Order: sequence, then structure tokens, then C-alpha cells
Amino acid sequence: SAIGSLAGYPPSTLNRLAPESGVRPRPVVLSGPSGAGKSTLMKMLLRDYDGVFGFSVSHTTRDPRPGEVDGKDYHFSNREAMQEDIDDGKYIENAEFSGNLYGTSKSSVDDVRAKGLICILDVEIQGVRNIKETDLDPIYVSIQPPSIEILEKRLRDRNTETEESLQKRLEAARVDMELSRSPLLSYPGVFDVLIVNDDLEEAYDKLQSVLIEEITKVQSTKKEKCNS
Ligand SMILES: Nc1nc2c(ncn2[C@@H]2O[C@H](COP(=O)(O)OP(=O)(O)O)[C@@H](O)[C@H]2O)c(=O)[nH]1
Ligand SMILES: Nc1ncnc2c1ncn2[C@@H]1O[C@H](COP(=O)(O)OP(=O)(O)O)[C@@H](O)[C@H]1O
Repeated sequence: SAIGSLAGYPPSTLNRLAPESGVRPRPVVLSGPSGAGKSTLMKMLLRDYDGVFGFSVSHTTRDPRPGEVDGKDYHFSNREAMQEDIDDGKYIENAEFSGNLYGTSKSSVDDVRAKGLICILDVEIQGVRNIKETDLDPIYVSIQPPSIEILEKRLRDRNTETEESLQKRLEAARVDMELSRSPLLSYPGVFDVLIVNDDLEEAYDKLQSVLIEEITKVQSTKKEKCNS
């Protein structure tokens, strides 16, 4: 399967190559509707696997939410500055979502990858399509809510959106859910795996099992470094 193969190397070869010759873990793309639980699941990975994952911090033109930290959750920017850097080729991908511009700069991914960490990208569906055109070769994971009703409740309870931005998110969610459930268009065509986030612990278990090969790669590389 797409998940099972390590860029075509049999495990024995990998062990000989790692870590000196720089066999790097594959990045992970988390996509799916706003409110599906991507940030929650990602924070669980960062909490439980110290020194294994790194988050690719995106740029956005949307306002920070209470508690969000510039440079950690996002690089909060403005349209002019972002557009200039996009025109200069500094971004891997960018997209419009709910009236704001979002994008992944090359340096945000390079910074994480240079540390040998599994780079996590949280991007909407247009970003997924654009990343497909690059040589990043990530594992593509779609996080889905159990239903649109449950998604709406979670988004309302999160208490981060105005009625307008909530409606825009729900509209985008309907499109995303439709796409991700369409076998030819999406799974296994676009996503390597689709996780329905109903029970959080179950969803997290599934996510860990999808990533276990990459996690092991980083952990064994670190061990070898300590012993050498
Ligand atoms: N294409 C793309 N989408 C992004 C990027 N960063 C975040 N997003 C997506 O933008 C959407 C809105 O994100 P955000 O405003 O943080 O709202 P939330 O997902 O409801 O927490 C989500 O679907 C994210 O996955 C990015 O760099 N590129
Ligand atoms: N399995 C779950 N059951 C109940 N609530 C959840 C679950 N997963 C996430 N949530 C809550 O739903 C809201 C949206 O999750 P979040 O991680 O912010 O989504 P996303 O990053 O995909 O926009 C948050 O308030 C979060 O605490």
C-alpha cells in the first residue's frame, strides 16, 4: 500500500542507509473539514512523541484567536506581504478559505525536515491538490467528522467563529465531506487513509497506527545517533 512502502526501499536497505545517508521520514498531510479535529489530533501527537513530529507553521491573513501564538499556531500576516512572497516563489502552496489566504512557505517545511522530524501539514483540500504536484511525497490523511450535524455542534462549542465564518466553514465542509466519500475522486485516489473522528481516542489510535512506520524511523535514527 502507499502507507506500507518506504519510498520503495526494503527495510534492510533502510537500516543500512539510516541515519548517516539521510533517509528522511515522510511528511504527513492532515486535511478534512474545519472542526473535524485535525489540530486536536496533531497536538496529541506532539504531546506523546517528543522529538518526533514538527508542525509546519502556515501563514494566514485571518485574525488570531484568543490563545493563538504568532509563529507557533500560524504566522499571522497580511494579504500584501503574503502575495508578494507567493509571487517570489517562497510558497509550496496557498489557498483561499473562508475569505482568507492560507499558505505553506517552503521554509516552514524545510525547518522541520532539516531537524529530521516528521513534518505535519494541516491544509484544506485545495492545498492537498497543490501538494500532489510537488515532490514532497507525504502520507495523506483525511480527518472526517461523523456527520455535518456533529461537526456544526463541535464548531459552535469551540466558540471561535462568528455566525458568518461558521456558515462558510460548514459550506466548505459539505464539499470536503462529499469529495472525501467519493471513492474515485478521493479515497484511495487522493488520501491514503480516511479517519472518522467519532471517539477521539479511537481516531487517535488509528492515526498512530497509520504513522507507526515513520515514527519508528525517527526513533531508531535518534537511538543510533546516541550510540555512535
Ligand atoms: N491550503 C492551505 N490550507 C491551510 C493552511 N493552513 C491552514 N489551512 C486550512 O485552512 C482551514 C481553516 O483553518 P483555520 O482558520 O485555522 O480554522 P479551523 O480549521 O477551523 O481551526 C483549515 O481547513 C486548514 O486545514 C495552509 O497553509 N494551506
Ligand atoms: N472526537 C471528538 N469528540 C468531541 N469533540 C471533539 C472531538 N475531536 C475534536 N473535538 C472538539 O471539536 C472542536 C474542533 O476540533 P479541532 O481540533 O479544533 O478541529 P480542526 O483543527 O480540524 O478545525 C474542538 O473544540 C475539539 O476540542
